Formats: sequence, C-alpha cells, structure tokens
Amino acid sequence: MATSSPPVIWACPPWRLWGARKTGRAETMATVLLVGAGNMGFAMLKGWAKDGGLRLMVVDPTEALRDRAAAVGAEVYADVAEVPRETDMIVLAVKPQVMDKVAPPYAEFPGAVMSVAAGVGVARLRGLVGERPIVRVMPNTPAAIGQGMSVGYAEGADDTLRALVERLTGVVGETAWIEDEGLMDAVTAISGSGPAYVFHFIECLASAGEKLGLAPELALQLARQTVAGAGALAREAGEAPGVLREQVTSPGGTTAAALAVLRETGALERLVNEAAEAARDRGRELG
Ligand SMILES: NC(=O)C1=CN([C@@H]2O[C@H](COP(=O)(O)OP(=O)(O)OC[C@H]3O[C@@H](n4cnc5c(N)ncnc54)[C@H](OP(=O)(O)O)[C@@H]3O)[C@@H](O)[C@H]2O)C=CC1
Ligand SMILES: O=C(O)[C@@H]1CCC=N1
Repeated sequence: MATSSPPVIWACPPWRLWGARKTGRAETMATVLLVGAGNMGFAMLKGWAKDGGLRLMVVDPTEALRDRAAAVGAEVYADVAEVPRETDMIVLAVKPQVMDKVAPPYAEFPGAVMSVAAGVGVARLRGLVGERPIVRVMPNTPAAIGQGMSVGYAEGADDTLRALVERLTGVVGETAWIEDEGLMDAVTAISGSGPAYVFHFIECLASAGEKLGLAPELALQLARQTVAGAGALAREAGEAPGVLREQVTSPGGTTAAALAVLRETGALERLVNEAAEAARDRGRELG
C-alpha cells in the first residue's frame, strides 16, 4: 500500500524546466536523476549519455554500478541524502517490491517523475512522490544499444513533458504511447519482458543445433545471427511477418517440415499466449 507523504506542489516551473537553458542544438538542457542503475536503468543511461544536453545524476547503493554510471559521464551518489535537489526529471528504475521504500524521499525534489517499474500504477506513485506530473514508461533492455521499445502512459503531463520523455526514450529506441493505463501490464508482457523470450528462443535454437551435431560455438553463432537477421528484416522489409515466413518456406521443403511441428495444433501460439498472460497477470499482482 502506498505510504503517505507530505503533499508536494509541482515544484518545477516550466521556465526552469525547458525554457531557460538552451543547448547548442534544438533541445534545451534538462537534469535527469536516475534512481537505480541496474539492468534497465543502466541500459537507458548509456543512451542518455549520447544526448549532450542532459545533465545526468545517478543514485545506486552499489559501488560497482555507480562506477560504470560514472564512466558514461553521470554524477553518482550512494544515497538520496547526497543528491542535489536540482532535478527536472526523476526516473525511478528500482524493483517494484522496493518502490514504497525508495520513492518517498523524492517527494522533496523538484521535477516530474518517470517510473519504469512493472505493475506500479500512477495512483500509487502519486501517493509516494506527491502531486506532480507522473509518467510511466515500460522500456526494454535493447535500449542499451539504441534498439529499445518504450511505451509511455502520462498523467498531468503537458506537451513539453511528453517531449522530454520522448527525448529520453527516443535516444534509446522507438516510442509509443497508450492512453489507457490498464494496458500497461499487457505492454510489459510483450515488449518489456519480450527480449527474454527471444533470448530463450536463441538458447533453444542453439541447443537444437548442438543436438543435431553442430559444435556449441557454431550452433550459438547460427542461432544468434539468425534471430538478429530475421528481426532486422522483419523491421526493415516493410512486409508482414507472415509474408516473410512464406518467403522462407518452400512447398514441401525443410522449413515446411519444421513449421508443421511448430504449428501443430497451434502449440507454439498457445504457449506464447500463455506466457504473455502469465507476465501480464504478474504485473497486475505487483501493482
Ligand atoms: N530488466 C528489464 O528488462 C526491465 C525492467 N523494468 C523495470 O525496471 C526496474 C528495475 O529493474 P532491473 O533494472 O531489472 O533491476 P536491478 O535490480 O538490476 O536494478 C535496480 C537497482 O536499483 C538499486 N536500488 C535499490 N534501492 C535503491 C535506492 N534506495 N536508491 C537507488 N537505487 C536503489 C538496486 O540496488 P541493489 O541491487 O543493491 O538493491 C539495483 O542496482 C523494475 O521496476 C522493473 O520492473 C522495466 C522494463 C524492463
Ligand atoms: O521481469 C520483470 O518484472 C521486469 C519487467 C519487464 C522486464 N523485466
């Protein structure tokens, strides 16, 4: 349950946010505080470091994670008490299970709040960090190489704030918005958790290659590059995945033999549906 916190006024007027400090480029300066530089936080931070107009601050209790954040140019802090209260955007990237404990001190900071935590809704966040513009974003780890997918849901956010969110998500990949927060758990199940399903498929494909007699290194190379190449083609070819699938599938050929197994009685589709539903349901539980 959300802990109560003193009501905080949206303490970052627009002139401070994006009006006053212009960079040499089109964007204005903004100070972004990342709370939690773990797997997801650091993946985003690496991209943000490429945006020369962001002042990046990071809080994380683990020294090694602070060191790698410092290495990409962030100011790093071990504890919230040390952080300058000069924030335009506070990005909460800690586990949902610790959000109730971690977030309340940031009620005293200026700026908007962006949370990437699965399952934690805007109403709960507002109870923790006070009345201010709050944006939920569901990113994924390919953000680390600028290939992420981020989906946002905003409450109380004007166009300027949305533009800052899109700047943060755009530098690490593609961005989409939803208007119904109830869909965020479904988004989490598809694109937030999705990379893990794909990595598992690579593991399965490589393992199958080994069982067919390939050396482990070669099997992994084939599986990894096949998934990467197919993913890139699916994105760039401008054709539906089904069309691309048919282009591989010669009638009576090898692919048809494999697909007959994969699609037999809809087993794979059912399995993927069940996996996505499990992820969505877990998101609901976390909330
Ligand atoms: N991993 C992913 O692919 C995705 C994750 N998310 C969301 O991102 C969030 C983070 O997940 P993930 O990066 O995987 O988790 P991690 O555990 O890798 O990262 C969280 C980090 O936050 C740190 N932390 C704990 N307490 C504090 C605190 N008081 N102040 C600052 N930092 C603190 C943790 O330190 P310590 O370990 O010492 O506790 C850890 O380094 C989750 O809410 C998750 O739902 C969303 C989309 C994708
Ligand atoms: O597994 C999780 O809960 C987080 C959210 C999406 C990806 N990782």
